[in-house]
This record gives sequence, structure tokens and C-alpha cells, in this order.
Amino acid sequence: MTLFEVEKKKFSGMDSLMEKFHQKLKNEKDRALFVELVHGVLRYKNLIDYYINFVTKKGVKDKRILNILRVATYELLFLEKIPEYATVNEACEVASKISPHLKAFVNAILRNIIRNKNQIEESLERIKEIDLKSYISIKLSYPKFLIDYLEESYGFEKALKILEFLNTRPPVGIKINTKKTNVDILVQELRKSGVEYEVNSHNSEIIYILKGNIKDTQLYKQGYFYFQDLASSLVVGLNKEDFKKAKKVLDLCAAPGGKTFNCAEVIDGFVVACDINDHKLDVLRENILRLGFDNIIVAKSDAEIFNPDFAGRFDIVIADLPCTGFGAIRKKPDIKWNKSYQDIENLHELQVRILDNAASYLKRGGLLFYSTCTLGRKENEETVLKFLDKHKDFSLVSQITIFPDEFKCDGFFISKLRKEGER
Ligand SMILES: C[S@@+](CC[C@H](N)C(=O)[O-])C[C@H]1O[C@@H](n2cnc3c(N)ncnc32)[C@H](O)[C@@H]1O
Repeated sequence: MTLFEVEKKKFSGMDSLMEKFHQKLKNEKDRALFVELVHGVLRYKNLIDYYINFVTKKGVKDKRILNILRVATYELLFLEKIPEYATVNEACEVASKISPHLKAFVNAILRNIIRNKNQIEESLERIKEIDLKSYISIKLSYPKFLIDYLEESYGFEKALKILEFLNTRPPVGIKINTKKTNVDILVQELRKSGVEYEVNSHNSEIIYILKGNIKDTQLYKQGYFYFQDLASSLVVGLNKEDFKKAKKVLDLCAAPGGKTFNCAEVIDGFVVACDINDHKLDVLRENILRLGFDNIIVAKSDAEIFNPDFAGRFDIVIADLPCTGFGAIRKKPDIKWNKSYQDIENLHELQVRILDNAASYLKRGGLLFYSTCTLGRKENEETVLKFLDKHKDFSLVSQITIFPDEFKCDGFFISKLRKEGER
């Protein structure tokens, strides 16, 4: 039913829908399986539909039945631990609740998939020989425009590596709150609570949780850490010396607070953390209380509208802007299906508009950090080029694309720009 609801909303609003259904499940194992199934189907939707269409020829029109079949097919293809008969029985059971005669229909399709697996795989291999892009679009399950776009941006081989990596299951990343604890203490506590973890080799303040529920621990309640992926921690992580020198930092799109907290941990001044979304601002405030920061000022502000109170006031402006989020597909596989090339264009324009305002909020000699959790040149390098073209008083200091397949984290982009003049 979750997948049916998600598809009805054209794969948008996924987070709140997942949360709603997640809350209904009390058992930790059931919750994990629920996420695995919903994410798995979204991750491999094209491949799963290829199997279903192969045996039905005309496809399945009723979206409720289609999604029951998708979950079952995902189990058949990817979850060896679930016996085939259990998958088929469960799917028939759920279908019969919609209408008793559907049981036989679902049973026939799933049995056909099981019987014809080899034949279906062979037919896919034939597509590979004739049309490689179509094959990738089915096998790795991505819309064709995204494959083309990443190929244009980084070349075919690299695009393929990125697309493959973005289909992997992400571990949960946490960032140690260095105001309250350090790596050694947190690691000791994690060991005691039986959580399996891995300290990240690029940033030892990031720990990946491999097994165990960390949110229900006292460590979380006491504010010893917050959730963050390695990639997102690098805006501050790679530029700590700049942040240490800053007295006033503005974070234009701050919620739920990752970069604001990274910054608040190291600066000897304060951060003004803004966002447009009331609910996200509430989450930000809750996080600040839990983590115990006293150098963050929260304000509701629309970054697209010029705010004269901010003009010329800040040493650093962080512009971690709305984007297509292709770098975060591992965690949010619905992004594959709810974005179009037009979104890339629209977000690029929005980013340029917000950066225009950000430029005026900096003092002379100040630093602008522009970042996105997306991949592809249009929203990254091209946004920066357009900004630099308009703002001749800025220069590019450094720029990095965090390629997910190389860093084993989300895909990300960070650009550091300096406003001319002495501070
Ligand atoms: C990429 S997220 C920011 C993540 C955050 N920097 C962090 O590290 O946790 C983008 C944020 O921009 C906010 N946003 C979108 N449009 C905005 C606008 N016009 N003005 C201010 N915030 C905006 C969204 O509500 C969202 O919280």
C-alpha cells in the first residue's frame, strides 16, 4: 500500500509517507524489512517491471496489483532469504483482500516469473547487444535522461560507476558532537551498546553504523552525535581553518542543521541558521537543544528574497542549496522517478538567484561556500560559472566533486569562492 500511495503522488512526499507507515510497525525487524522492500522496489523499478511485463505481455493496469507484484518480484530477484513459496503465498493473500479472483491472477504471474527467469535474463542480454543505454536503464533502473546527463557531465565509464554505486544500500552516518564528546569515548559507548560501526577513513568524526538502532540510545538523547553523511560534513571538514577564523557565519538553507552544527562546533563566534520551512525549522531547533549549542541563532528567512539586515555582515556564507539530490539516491531512491531534466534547469536558475543574494551578505574578503548533494555539471560547475560571470568581485578558490563511487558516500559538490578585498 505504501508503494501504491507513493506512486499516486508521482513519487513525491516519500519521506512523510514512509514515516506514516513506519510508525505502524512496532517490531524493529518488520521496520527494516519494510524499508528494504519499499526502497528495493524503487531502486529496481524498471528491472522489476521488465520481468512483470515479460510474462503478462500487456502489463498490469491496476496500480494496487502492480505494486503487490513489484514487491513480490523484488523478493524473488533480490531476497534469497525469503523462500519463493512464502513470497507467492503472501502476495496472493494480499491480492485476495482486494478481490478474491485476483489471487489466481497474481499466483499465475509470479509462478511464470519463477519459471521463466533464465529466459527473461537472456532477453535482457539481447537488449544489451543492440542498445546499451536501454539495457542500463532497465538493469540498473534509471530514467534515460539521467544516464545521458551524467554521461555528458563525466563520461560514460564514470557515469556507469556512479549509477552502480548509487544502487547500493547506504549505512547510517553519524557525526560526533565534539562539543560533548570525542571519537574514543563515543566508540567505547557504541561497543558497549552492541552497535556495529566503522570509523570513516576520510573524517574520523564520522562513524558509519553498520548494524543496530542508534536513534533509541541514550547517546542520541544526550546529544553525543547527529546524523550526517561524510560528504555533507566536508564543507566544514575540508575548510576548518577558515571556519575557526570566522566570527559571524550565515547558513542560508540550514535545516535540519548538519552544516550549521559542523560550523558551530569549530567557530569562535555565532552562526545565523535560516530556512524557509517551518516544520524543518522546528526540527532544527529541537536538534540544537539536544546537542547543546549556544552559538546558533535560528531565523525564518526566504533565501530568494534579499534581506537588507544581512547585507555586508558575514565572514562566511554557507549556501547549501535546494537541488535535484541525485547524490542522495542511495537513501532516497524515489529521486530516480520524481525528477526531470526541467527540474535540473529550474533548480540551476533558483541556485543562481539565491547566490546573487548570498554575495551581498558577505564582508569584503569573505568566503562563500556553495554546495549541493547532487551530481551533474548544470547545478554544480555551471551554477558557479554563471555566478562568477555576474559577480566579477568574486574568485574561485577551490572546487571539488565528491564522487560517491570513490569516497563511498553520497555524491556531493563544494565550491569555495572569495569576495575581493581585505577583511
Ligand atoms: C539541502 S537542504 C539543506 C541541508 C542543510 N544545509 C544541512 O546540512 O542539514 C535545503 C534546505 O533548503 C530549504 N529551502 C528551500 N528553499 C528555500 C528558500 N527559498 N529559502 C530558505 N531555505 C530554503 C529547505 O527547506 C531545505 O531545508
